[in-house]
Amino acid sequence: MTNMVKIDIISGFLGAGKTTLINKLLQEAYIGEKIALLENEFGEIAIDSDLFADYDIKVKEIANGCICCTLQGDFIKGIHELVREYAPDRIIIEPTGISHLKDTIYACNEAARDADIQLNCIITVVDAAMFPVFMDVSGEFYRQQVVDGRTIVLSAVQNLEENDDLDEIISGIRALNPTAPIIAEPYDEIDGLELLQMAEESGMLKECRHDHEHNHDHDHNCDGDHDQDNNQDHLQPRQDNEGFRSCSFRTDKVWTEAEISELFQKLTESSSGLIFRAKGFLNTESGMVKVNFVYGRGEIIPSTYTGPGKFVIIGKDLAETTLEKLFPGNSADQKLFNVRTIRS
Ligand SMILES: Nc1nc2c(ncn2[C@@H]2O[C@H](COP(=O)(O)OP(=O)(O)OP(=O)(O)O)[C@@H](O)[C@H]2O)c(=O)[nH]1
Repeated sequence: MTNMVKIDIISGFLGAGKTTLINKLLQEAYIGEKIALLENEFGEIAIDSDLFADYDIKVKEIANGCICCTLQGDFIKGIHELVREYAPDRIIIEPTGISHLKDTIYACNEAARDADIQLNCIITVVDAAMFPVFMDVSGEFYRQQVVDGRTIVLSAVQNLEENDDLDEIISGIRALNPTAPIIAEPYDEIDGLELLQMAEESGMLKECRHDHEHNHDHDHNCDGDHDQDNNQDHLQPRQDNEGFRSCSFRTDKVWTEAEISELFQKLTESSSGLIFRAKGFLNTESGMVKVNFVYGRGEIIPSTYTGPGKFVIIGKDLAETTLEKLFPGNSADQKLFNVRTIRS
């Protein structure tokens, strides 16, 4: 009998810390396993898959949309291809931050009809400090990701300010999801293997809470027990990304640190739109850097990435013309400069 391929879903809102957690699990928990990673990104330029170039794993990306609407077919096909061509022990799935977790679960169960795979962990990563803010400003799928997670992992706990109350944050999460274990240790202080084992234990629970009210017009179980109407409903493209848009840029400009800080400042200004997430690789005098921006918080990290500069901005009411001006293209090769907005 063939061994079942385990599927670990690492979900969470934009910038929650999914990629950071996957890195930790690769280094501390998935040792010795043959791992495949399925990356689903909302913007039309993929960024995250380049972050895993140093690992001996198979990375497949599904960009320019999300699993929960137009890409279910691509996603299911992607899982089947990984199983058939790579035969991994485990597939890690990182859905876009603006997707409905239950739809990713549904798509996995659909994929399981024709492949020896089994859902193993369903983790939702929640940035501890941002929880109260994002509950207010982000949208329904933020709440639903917390509701549907089988394990909640709090990220950036060490970044909490003195006046942030961790107990209050945990109670807020508990109110949405009364049963999932909540792991609230700073990433540095918890062993990845221990974290995985906890997530696997709660992932194994058959009980599934998909009977709550939500803004889909259907209910379903985790076990793939869907009637025909529900299938129809899910497999139709849905226009429900709640007004989120993305702009993607390629630029070969050489940036100074001061210019990147200025970029962060511009991304924070309301004249640019409501920007939740921006990320990319930019060239600087001292080499490529990975640039992370999460709702006003910016970070620059040296990177071994060697491709062209690229940058994705995700938010609502994006002022495209203003944003376009922040990414001057190289006049020697205008083709590298590219701006698009996708339809959600
Ligand atoms: N210090 C610290 N920083 C974190 C932690 N988790 C995430 N971050 C930072 O938050 C930013 C976003 O982290 P990612 O892991 O890229 O988040 P993501 O959920 O994959 O983001 P998307 O690309 O939007 O899917 C980065 O600047 C990280 O360094 C954490 O536990 N501790």
